[in-house]
Amino acid sequence: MKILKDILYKVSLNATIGNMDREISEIVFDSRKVVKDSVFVAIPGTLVDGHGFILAAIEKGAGVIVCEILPEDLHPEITYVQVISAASALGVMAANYYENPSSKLKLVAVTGTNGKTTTATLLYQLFVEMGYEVGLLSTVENKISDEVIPATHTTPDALSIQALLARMVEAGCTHCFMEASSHAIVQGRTSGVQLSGAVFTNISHDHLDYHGTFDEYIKAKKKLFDELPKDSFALINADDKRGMVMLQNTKAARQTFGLKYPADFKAKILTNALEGLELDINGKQVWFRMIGEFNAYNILGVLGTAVLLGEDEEEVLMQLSKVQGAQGRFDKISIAGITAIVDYAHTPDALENVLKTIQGVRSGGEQVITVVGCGGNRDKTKRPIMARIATQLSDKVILTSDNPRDEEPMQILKEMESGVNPVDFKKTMIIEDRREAIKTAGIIANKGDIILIAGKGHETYQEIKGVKHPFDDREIVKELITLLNK
Ligand SMILES: CC(=O)N[C@H]1[C@@H](OP(=O)(O)OP(=O)(O)OC[C@H]2O[C@@H](n3ccc(=O)[nH]c3=O)[C@H](O)[C@@H]2O)O[C@H](CO)[C@@H](O)[C@@H]1O[C@H](C)C(=O)N[C@@H](C)C(=O)N[C@H](CCC(=O)O)C(=O)O
Ligand SMILES: Nc1ncnc2c1ncn2[C@@H]1O[C@H](COP(=O)(O)OP(=O)(O)OP(=O)(O)O)[C@@H](O)[C@H]1O
Ligand SMILES: N[C@H](CCC[C@H](N)C(=O)O)C(=O)O
Ligand SMILES: [Mg+2]
Repeated sequence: MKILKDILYKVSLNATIGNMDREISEIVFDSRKVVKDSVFVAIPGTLVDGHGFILAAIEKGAGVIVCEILPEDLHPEITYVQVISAASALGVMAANYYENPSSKLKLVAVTGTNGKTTTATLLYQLFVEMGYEVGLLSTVENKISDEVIPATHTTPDALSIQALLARMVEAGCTHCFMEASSHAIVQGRTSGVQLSGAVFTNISHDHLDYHGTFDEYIKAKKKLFDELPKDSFALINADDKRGMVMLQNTKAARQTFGLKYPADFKAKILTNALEGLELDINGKQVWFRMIGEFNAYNILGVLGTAVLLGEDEEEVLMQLSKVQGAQGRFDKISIAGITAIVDYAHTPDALENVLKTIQGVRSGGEQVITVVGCGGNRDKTKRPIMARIATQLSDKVILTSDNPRDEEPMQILKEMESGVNPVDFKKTMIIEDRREAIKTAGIIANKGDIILIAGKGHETYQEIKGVKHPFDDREIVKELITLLNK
């Protein structure tokens, strides 16, 4: 059992009513999960306001209510804690409840539109290679050393973050690398973590449905850097137009990486091939398994982070050249002379980068066939842009479904099609069923051709109207190309 006033340490309080020395069992922010003597934190959400569930929480046995607005009718046996921001309070309370696990290991957060999973996973793999026990919080999976804990979000909720960090500390982890999504930063999911550093990969078009404007999206990312402590580092991509903005108000040590502009961690691309990347870093020539210029940036972010955490650059480069990166990112599957590439590119910038990389490494006469869709219940404005990019940079394009969620799949596809230039209509097909779309790409491909299957990467489901149907691009591509027996 914990004492309420201890878990409120460092929480910005407005008012308290009732016994602050009472024992509490758990902290919850969903009334449906309330247990006896728990603390219910009422959070104003995106869909509903948690304040509307205060009574339900009390009826289920909550002993303490943490809220921004006090209810009119107060129960004499309940303790009420009024805070400025319930979401931020949740993070700080969770950190206190789990005895501040992030102060017991080196925790680095990675933010940016693209490259978070890749960077965090490379860091995890690198530090494992270097002999450490490491934790990872990522879109693909959460890890405590070798143990895999399935991920539901890119960044877990504030309570889960602290619970996972506590388990990492218990398992002897000395480092943890985590993704910080813009949703998570705005929602205060990261508010209780003590960071040793943060990395900014890049920012481009995404999530405007949630943030409203690009400026708000930039502000969300910047908040992570604004809140870094003095003894940490802020490592940013100097070649990204918004990189320096991230550093404007930070107290952390400012560090940069890049390929073009002057930077603390710099590289030159010597070879960019389907086999990997050869980089010149401080006069050392090193091969890496990752492909494409964008991965040169990810590698530099990883190198910079490791060096800033006190690792030796030579050793880092040696170990980094061995690692593979995250699954579902530029996964090559070669079957019967056709190269299929499964990639999680689900933003305009990522799609453009991957297609430009493919164009850059192709040997000549082969066709590039792209299969791509856009998610439902997500930023609609990226749909026509992604379809235009796909058609401009491919020989044939099949527009298809990618987690339509609650939307009509054909409506999403029409919105995508509206971005295609009329001259590109003849190379564009619409096939709503993703399995059929991949199959068709297999049928029209000839030996030597490259098929890019974009948007889902590691995902193992297709979400349609609230149901997640098993679906894995990598499995389907293997099945179908074998079936076609080319
Ligand atoms: C839009 C969004 O991000 N919503 C997230 C947010 O939920 P919310 O606060 O909006 O929830 P809400 O339904 O409005 O409810 C408000 C409050 O009332 C409570 N409630 C609700 C019902 C009830 O009966 N009782 C009750 O107490 C809820 O627990 C909540 O505390 O906080 C929840 C807990 O952390 C998240 O699970 C939820 O993620 C939803 C499911 C989601 O799909 N999020 C995606 C968009 C997301 O976060 N994606 C990013 C990655 C994006 C990227 O960078 O690519 C991620 O980090 O995964
Ligand atoms: N540094 C980068 N710059 C631009 N594009 C990138 C970069 N790294 C990866 N990509 C592209 O973006 C896709 C997604 O990469 P990754 O999963 O690492 O990003 P993410 O930021 O974790 O995405 P999410 O927001 O969904 O968690 C990759 O499959 C690749 O196509
Ligand atoms: N983290 C991203 C993932 C998008 C992946 C794509 N397959 C989709 O479902 O839109 C999001 O939640 O917007
Ligand atoms: Mg990710």
